[in-house]
Amino acid sequence: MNGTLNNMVGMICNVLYMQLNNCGTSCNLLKCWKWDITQLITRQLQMQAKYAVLILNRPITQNQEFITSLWNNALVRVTVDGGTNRWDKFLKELPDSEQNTIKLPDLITGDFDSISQDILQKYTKSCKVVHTPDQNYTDFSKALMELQKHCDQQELEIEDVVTICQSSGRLDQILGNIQTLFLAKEKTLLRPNTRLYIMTDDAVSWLLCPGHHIISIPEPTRLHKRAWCSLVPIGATCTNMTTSGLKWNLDDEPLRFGELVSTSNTFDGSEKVTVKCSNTVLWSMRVPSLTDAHYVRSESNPNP
Ligand SMILES: Nc1ncnc2c1ncn2[C@@H]1O[C@H](COP(=O)(O)OP(=O)(O)OP(=O)(O)O)[C@@H](O)[C@H]1O
Ligand SMILES: Cc1ncc(C[n+]2csc(CCO)c2C)c(N)n1
Repeated sequence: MNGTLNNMVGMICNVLYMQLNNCGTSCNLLKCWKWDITQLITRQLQMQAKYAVLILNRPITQNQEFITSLWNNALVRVTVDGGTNRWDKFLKELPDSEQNTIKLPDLITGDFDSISQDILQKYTKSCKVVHTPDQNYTDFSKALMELQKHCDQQELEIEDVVTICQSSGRLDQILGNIQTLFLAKEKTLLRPNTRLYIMTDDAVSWLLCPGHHIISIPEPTRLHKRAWCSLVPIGATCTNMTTSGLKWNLDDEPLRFGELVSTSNTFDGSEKVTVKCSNTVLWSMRVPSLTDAHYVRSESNPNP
């Protein structure tokens, strides 16, 4: 009896889920997500987007104009521990005339084992500083918790969180950052519908949960000769994956370390990639315009 009741409740929940999330395409039975990062990488569109930007402790290597525009157009700006030193260095390398057009961080967090005392003092005067000493979570994870608190206090609704963090130096930290992507979902560090991205030099990564995903491929990515993308089953086998829009597609196949992991994949020229997956996987793709010196300018003025 209990089993039947549970099944019925499950069916009703699924129907509600479908109605809430049906994206009007082929995904009638699975939760469907549409991903389009164009707003986040195009200066004019950034002004309409509701996002937060987080700077972690790695060199900031993207195009200066891109980073300053992403920063100034954000609803919330956060630097995390040693990320504050990196931000200060980035600012000092800007032309003098630009330095005072850059907004201050809204929030500085961390256990403060990496930020220099000078920088901490400099920003404490004008920014909200939150010390997060807990040694069971990384400063990135704790920064997301503080970001959500800040948004709740200020009644700010953010749809996307863009984390700037080059993948270099320490493999454990890189894996720790992926763990934070999982924690953000599983422990709801952020609101369930908030999208969380990690932006490395010229690539963007995020988690695809079990379900159906439609990923818009930005034009600079599609047109790039050495475009790449990857689908990596982190932590657990993805027992079934089906894709379209890739050079090497999967057809209801398992992805597992020791068997098949889709690295160095690329696109077939389609505007969208679709992914149907039974388990969470890490999606990454090259976005060459993040480091391209001309992209942001040519976006705002087609005839520079
Ligand atoms: N080598 C690295 N590769 C990738 N991410 C990094 C690396 N170093 C630091 N980070 C990220 O920057 C965040 C802030 O770094 P922080 O300045 O606190 O350095 P840390 O003390 O080594 O990091 P944590 O305190 O989180 O262990 C970290 O939580 C992590 O997410
Ligand atoms: C099982 C286990 N492994 C490692 C750490 C250490 N650690 C993990 S996150 C973090 C914070 C760094 O700012 C530290 C020190 C722990 N606590 N528990």
